[in-house]
Amino acid sequence: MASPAPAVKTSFTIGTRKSKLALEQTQLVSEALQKTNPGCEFKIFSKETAGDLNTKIALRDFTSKNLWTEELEELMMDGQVDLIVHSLKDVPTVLPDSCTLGPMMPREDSRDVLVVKQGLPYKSLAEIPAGSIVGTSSIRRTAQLARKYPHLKILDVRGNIGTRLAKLDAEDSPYTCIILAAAGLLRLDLGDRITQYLDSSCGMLYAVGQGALGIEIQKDNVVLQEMLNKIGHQETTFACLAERNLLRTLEGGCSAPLGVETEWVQTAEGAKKLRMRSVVVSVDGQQCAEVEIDGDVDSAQSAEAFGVTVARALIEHGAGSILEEIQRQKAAKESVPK
Ligand SMILES: NCc1[nH]cc(CCC(=O)O)c1CC(=O)O
Repeated sequence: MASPAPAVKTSFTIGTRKSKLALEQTQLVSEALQKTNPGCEFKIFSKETAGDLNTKIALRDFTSKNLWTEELEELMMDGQVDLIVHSLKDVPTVLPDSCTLGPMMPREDSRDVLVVKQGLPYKSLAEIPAGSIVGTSSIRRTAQLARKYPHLKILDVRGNIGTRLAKLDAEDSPYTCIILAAAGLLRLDLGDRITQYLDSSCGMLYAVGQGALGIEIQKDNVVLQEMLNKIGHQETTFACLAERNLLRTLEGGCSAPLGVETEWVQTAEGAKKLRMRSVVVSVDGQQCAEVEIDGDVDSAQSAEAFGVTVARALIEHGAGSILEEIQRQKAAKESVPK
C-alpha cells in the first residue's frame, strides 16, 4: 500500500513585536500573502521584546544589537512561528546561521521627517530658532543635525511613535520638535503630523533599510521562500540589499552614524542604475565622509557588491577614523563599572 502523501502546510503563523506599528506592518504582509495564497491561513503572534520593555537606557548604549529580533528568532527556531515581520532598519546585518531575509515588499517613504510641537508655527528645520530642543535618540540623526543645524540642541526621546508624539506635545515638554521616520507615521495614519520631509537637500539622510519591511524565515524553508518571491519587489529588494551590505562592510552595526539615500535613475541608454548617496558623520558633526555613486545593479549579488563599493569609497573619504573614534568611545563607556 502506498503511504499517504505528506500533508501540505496551509496554516502559517507570523511573529512580530507588539507595537501598533509592528502589528500594522504585519497586517500588510499577511494581506499580501493571503491574496497570493487564497487557500492558506495566516495567523499573527505578537510578543513584547527586550527592546520594547527597556525604555530607560538610550538605545545607542545597548551592547546587544539584537534587542528587537533575538527572542522572535528563538520562537521561529522552536517552530512556534513560521516567519517574522520586522522594520528592516531594526534587523541586524548579520542573522543567525539558520535564518535569512526574504525578498522585500514595496518600500514606504524612506525619508526622515520633522514633526513640530502642536501649536508652534515653524514649517521647517531651517525656521527653528537657535537653542530649541530637538528630540531624537538616534546617533545618525544627532550627528547630521549637529553638522547642518549646530544652533539646535538635541535631547533623547524614547518610546514608540505614539509615546514620542505625546512627549512632544505635552504642555511642559522641553521639545520644540522631534525627528521620526515618515514610514512609521504614514503607516499609522499620522501623516498629518509631518511638518517637513527631510532629505539630502537639507543634509538629512535616512537609516539603512528605513521604510522597508524585513521578512525573516528559516533558510531551509523553500515553501515560504517561494511564497515571499511572489510578494517581493525587486527595486526595493536590491536597494535594501545594497544598503545593508554597505552597513555590514563598515561594521558599525546599528550604532553607526551612517545615512543613506538610494534612488533608481534612468540612464541615456534606457537602463536603470542605483544611485546611492551615503554619509558618515562624527557625533559632534565636525567630521564627515560623503559620497554619491551610481551602480549597475541587476541581481542580489551585484546589489551586495555595490554596497561594498560604496563602503570602500566612504573609507577613502575618511569614514574609517570617524567610526574608529565612535568604537573607542563605546568601549570606554562599557568598561566603566556599573
Ligand atoms: N528605531 C525605531 C523604528 N523602527 C522603525 C521605525 C519606523 C518605520 C521604518 O523606519 O521603517 C522606527 C521609528 C522611527 O525611527 O521613527
